[in-house]
Amino acid sequence: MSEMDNASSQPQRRPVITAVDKDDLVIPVIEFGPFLTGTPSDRNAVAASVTNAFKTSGFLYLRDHGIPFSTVSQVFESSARFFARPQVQKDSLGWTSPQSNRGYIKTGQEKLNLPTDTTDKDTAKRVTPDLKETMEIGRDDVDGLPNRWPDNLDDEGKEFKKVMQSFFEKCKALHTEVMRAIAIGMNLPEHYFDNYVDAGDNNLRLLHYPSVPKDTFKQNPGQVRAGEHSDYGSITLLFQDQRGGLQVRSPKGTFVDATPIADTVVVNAGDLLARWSNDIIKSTRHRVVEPPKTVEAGSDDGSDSYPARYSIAYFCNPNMNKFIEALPGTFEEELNESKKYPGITTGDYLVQRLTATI
Ligand SMILES: O=C(O)CCC(=O)C(=O)O
Ligand SMILES: [Fe+2]
Repeated sequence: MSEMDNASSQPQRRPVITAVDKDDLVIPVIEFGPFLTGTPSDRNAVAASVTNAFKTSGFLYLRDHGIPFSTVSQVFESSARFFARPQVQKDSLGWTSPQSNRGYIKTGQEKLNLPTDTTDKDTAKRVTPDLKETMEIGRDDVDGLPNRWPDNLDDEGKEFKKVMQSFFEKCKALHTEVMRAIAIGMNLPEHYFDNYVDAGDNNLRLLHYPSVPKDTFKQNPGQVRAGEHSDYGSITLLFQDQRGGLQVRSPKGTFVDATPIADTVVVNAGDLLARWSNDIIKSTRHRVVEPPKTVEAGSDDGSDSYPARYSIAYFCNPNMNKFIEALPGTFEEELNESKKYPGITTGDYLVQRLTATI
């Protein structure tokens, strides 16, 4: 990590630490506390740094983000216990449709960078499936779209539901705050996005990348843990363990390690936010590959397998029924063609995107 003083070029920004600085990809670590509890001038400074990161790399790490470390640890533990359940139990809670997007997805069911040709989809899933299983949790009060809770299985299932419901709300609140920072940074009223995101139409995805023989990657150079993709919604809050393997695409086209930093959350912009900002904000492609060859990551310890990796992605979206079109200030008012995309509702956009990967 290196110190980078942005103050000389942008007087309103604070000094920031960089998590990643390689091949023209710069990802800062930003202290979010001063935005949550600081003075108006603190808030403006943080908002400027956050928005600058979204406009350049599309990625940032937030520290002091208001979700306690103990809460995040509890969610990781609950997630690991869930994935350790017998396969039949997990299968009984299976994901059913893009409209619902709730439930368990087993290894091989989703491949994030599928070819668009449908005949190739199944072959690609069979040959190099994403080596992961996930549990998708949505807003808990939508008629006809129930979450697939394991609460009828046992007490641990009941506990899982409580832990995840509470975490869902904390992440929802952080989404609102980050959108306020973006509003300020884009010269919009601070609360501009509040009623675009208040429904909490978000998706909490628990991810488990099982332990895998190192040979799997040697034998098949195309093998990854999660294929290259961009996220779909407004922003993603990504909590990762210390295993490593997350990589972000640089402007040079290389993939650069986004090394885990304890007690931070990686935040990246999704495609719908990029579209909403008329491409001023970047939605950057990323993937998960075999862990980097460092002793700290526990991957070069002489064993034949890489350890399991767990992560938690909270995909934030505007409310499903909101119509998303270029934000004020991102296009020339008199020139309709300077809007790059037609408007679309969040719901239509997401169902389109999910249908393409499953
Ligand atoms: O597991 C990770 O670190 C990243 C997962 C991810 O990018 C996704 O599910 O969209
Ligand atoms: Fe992603």
